[in-house]
Amino acid sequence: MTASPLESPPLLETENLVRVFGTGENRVAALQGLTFEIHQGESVAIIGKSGSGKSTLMHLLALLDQPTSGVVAMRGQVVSDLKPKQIAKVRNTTFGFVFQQFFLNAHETVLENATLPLKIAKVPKAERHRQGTEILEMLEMGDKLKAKAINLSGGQQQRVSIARALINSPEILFADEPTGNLDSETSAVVEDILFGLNEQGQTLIVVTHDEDLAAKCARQIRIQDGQIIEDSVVNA
Ligand SMILES: Nc1ncnc2c1ncn2[C@@H]1O[C@H](COP(=O)(O)OP(=O)(O)OP(=O)(O)O)[C@@H](O)[C@H]1O
Repeated sequence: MTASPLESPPLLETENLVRVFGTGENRVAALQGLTFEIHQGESVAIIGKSGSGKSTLMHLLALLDQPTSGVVAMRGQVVSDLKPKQIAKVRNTTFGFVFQQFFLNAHETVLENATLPLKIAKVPKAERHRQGTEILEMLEMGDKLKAKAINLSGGQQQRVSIARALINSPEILFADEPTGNLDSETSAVVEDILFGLNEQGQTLIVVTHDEDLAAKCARQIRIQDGQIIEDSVVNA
């Protein structure tokens, strides 16, 4: 894709993105031609009812799946032009993920859980601990470094999963129903963390069916039956 010489290309862009599952009578056109751009520093809610195509879109944007047709590009680089190894590298260094179900290792410590991506990247232990402690302190989990994940509250577990998502300094933080398992008070704490990060420049893409959470994002992309029915900037 091309950008004007004066502008850097968007962080992420899609052109006529289509994803079809199955064939014959089992055929489902989950995404039916989506075109949009996401720029660095935005907070974007991808919102829609169950089955509208949100997760399918997130998987394509996060390079976890490939479109049936159409294009995903990162900073102007068409993703389908990359080799699988390059895609894996981009994914591991560019994205952080926060999910509704936390996905922590219950019997490992807070520090071990938060620094798992560094372990996978073969960062030495002392450096892992230094970086993990720094990020966990930022998220007010500094007094729980050695606690087992299983002994944490839901809000604390989500903060550990946010630490793990941030540990590689990702360009884009994807949050898929990040407060779906939390009570309203704890949700507010987690939202404050996510939007605080966005205010500091972190690009944030939130996938949700929660209108209140979506309204806290500066931009809402609303999906229905695999199509964008609204793309609006509300809080700018
Ligand atoms: N692997 C798959 N195989 C077949 N159909 C699929 C697959 N993944 C998704 N679909 C279908 O594609 C459509 C969109 O699903 P998707 O999971 O993207 O929706 P969603 O908006 O994320 O829903 P939810 O909020 O319930 O997670 C649905 O009709 C779904 O059944």
